[in-house]
Amino acid sequence: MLTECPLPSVLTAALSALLGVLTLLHLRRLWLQTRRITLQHYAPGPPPKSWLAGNHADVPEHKAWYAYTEWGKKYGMYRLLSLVFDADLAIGDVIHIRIYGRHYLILNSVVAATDLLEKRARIYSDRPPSLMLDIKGWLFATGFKPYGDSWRRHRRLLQQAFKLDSLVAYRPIQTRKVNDMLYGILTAPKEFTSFYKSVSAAIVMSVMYDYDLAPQNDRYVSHAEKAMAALSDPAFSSLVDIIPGFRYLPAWFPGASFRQEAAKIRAETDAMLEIAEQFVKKKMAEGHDLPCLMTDLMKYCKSQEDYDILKEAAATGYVAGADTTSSALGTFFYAMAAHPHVQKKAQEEIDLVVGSHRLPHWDDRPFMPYVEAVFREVIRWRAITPFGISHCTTDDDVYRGYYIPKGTIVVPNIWGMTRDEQTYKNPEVFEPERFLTEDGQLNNDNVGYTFGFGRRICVGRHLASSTFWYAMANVLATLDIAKKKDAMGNDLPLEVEYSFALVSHPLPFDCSVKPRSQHVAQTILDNQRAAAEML
Ligand code: HEM
Repeated sequence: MLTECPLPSVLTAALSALLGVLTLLHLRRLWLQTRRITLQHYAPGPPPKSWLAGNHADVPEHKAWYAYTEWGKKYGMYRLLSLVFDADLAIGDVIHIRIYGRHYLILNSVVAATDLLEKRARIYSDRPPSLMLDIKGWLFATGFKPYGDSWRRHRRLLQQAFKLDSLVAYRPIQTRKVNDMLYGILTAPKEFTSFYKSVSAAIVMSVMYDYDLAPQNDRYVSHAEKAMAALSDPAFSSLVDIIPGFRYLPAWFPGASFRQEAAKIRAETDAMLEIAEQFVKKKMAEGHDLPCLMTDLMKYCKSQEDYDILKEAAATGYVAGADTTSSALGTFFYAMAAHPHVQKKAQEEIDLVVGSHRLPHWDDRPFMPYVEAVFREVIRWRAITPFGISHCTTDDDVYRGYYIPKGTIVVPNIWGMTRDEQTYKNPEVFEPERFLTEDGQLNNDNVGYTFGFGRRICVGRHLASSTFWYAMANVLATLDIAKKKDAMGNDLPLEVEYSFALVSHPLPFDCSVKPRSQHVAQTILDNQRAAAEML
């Protein structure tokens, strides 16, 4: 007969004791911080509900950006003024909360975000440390790297690849992939979601690795999607970040099941990093000269470290670029189906500038202000990264008289900025005209804040802008998007829900997509045939 082994219970007792000690030490640190907190003058915000957890219970688990925007109205610095003068000044663009001893500063206006994240970039360019992201293998990504040497090297490399002048070189890839998308939608209109979703991913993979994504079930995409589950919590405030000692608990320990989940994600992240690299190495060994960033830069790598930086920065391109641009395209399809008068006006402008013998090209962009206004309104109406990516301070600071301690997590509430009623009247309404002057010219608001701020501003913003604009203009030129109809020919209602991860995108929805004419359908087919012959 088997005797029961006492080891697990001894281990559990020892680990419980260790955990008890770690928790006590942590509580002591929190107590000291809380004492300091009460002596300082922080920005306004909701009063903490508990001594230990602070505002933890105030922050909704999902879509917290709504709550942050509301707090701005409730606790804003102008609140008092608005009560005294009965004026509409209740804007709180700087809000402070505390969660388990961590300070958070929420920035609800472009002015405050620019003042701090750009003008004081020297001390506002770090990222919050996240043990959970580390365990899941995500600290390879440029966007999550601490403000230091490794980040600088990543940034230099990506900036070089995606600066405005470098983009002309990617146009043939963008043209081919956008035509693939139009051809896909033309031949299988019901699948329009999968085609708009894959176009940005296909462009980034081609630019980075000369890797042609499979239309469906691509191995790289499958690993990347699973790895990106790590980013489903935009605040990255897991238990292990609150009590770092939890990191060392074995997965079987009560409350430590997150380790199994984290291990699975890490395996997917590692696989994602490996696949593209192996693809490039194999092709090179076979004697192919791949025209892509990875092979261009590989020849300058002098050490394993150089090579690792290149490999990580290239992989960041996919994770940062694919989902974001496809979210914009998803919102564009939704907005056009829901607002046929906007679609018609944009199509009329394109027809006027481009004519009917060709499709829109980048050089047409400056001559189509209304299409540009649609572009801006799409990225304002449904923020792609509602929280941006949090920054973190590396020194104490004071802003408008408020104390901001070193280590504060600074959250640019981009969603809140898109809802600023001083700038955007009726912000919920989809209205491209808000970006036009009375004589039909574009105003100065290019919604650049959707790409973040300061030294950490999105490195792929020019590529994203040109891919999205080109795809959007070509869809408008060739397809009619509309709501589905019932048997009586009436429009069916269209309400689209959005996901609430770091990148928020429209959940699958249905609409009708048809070619505008037989002539444009033929142009798409001809372009596709010509591209196939060139391969
Ligand atoms: C519409 C599409 C996109 C949007 C809305 C977007 C938005 C953002 C935002 C808000 C940030 C954080 C900035 C900050 O910390 O203040 C960011 C960072 C970043 N983005 Fe984008 N992005 C898009 C497309 C792309 C593309 C296509 C690429 C690359 C191919 C890219 C690469 C990056 C990288 C590498 C970072 C990290 C920068 C750093 O931490 O230094 N993004 N992006």
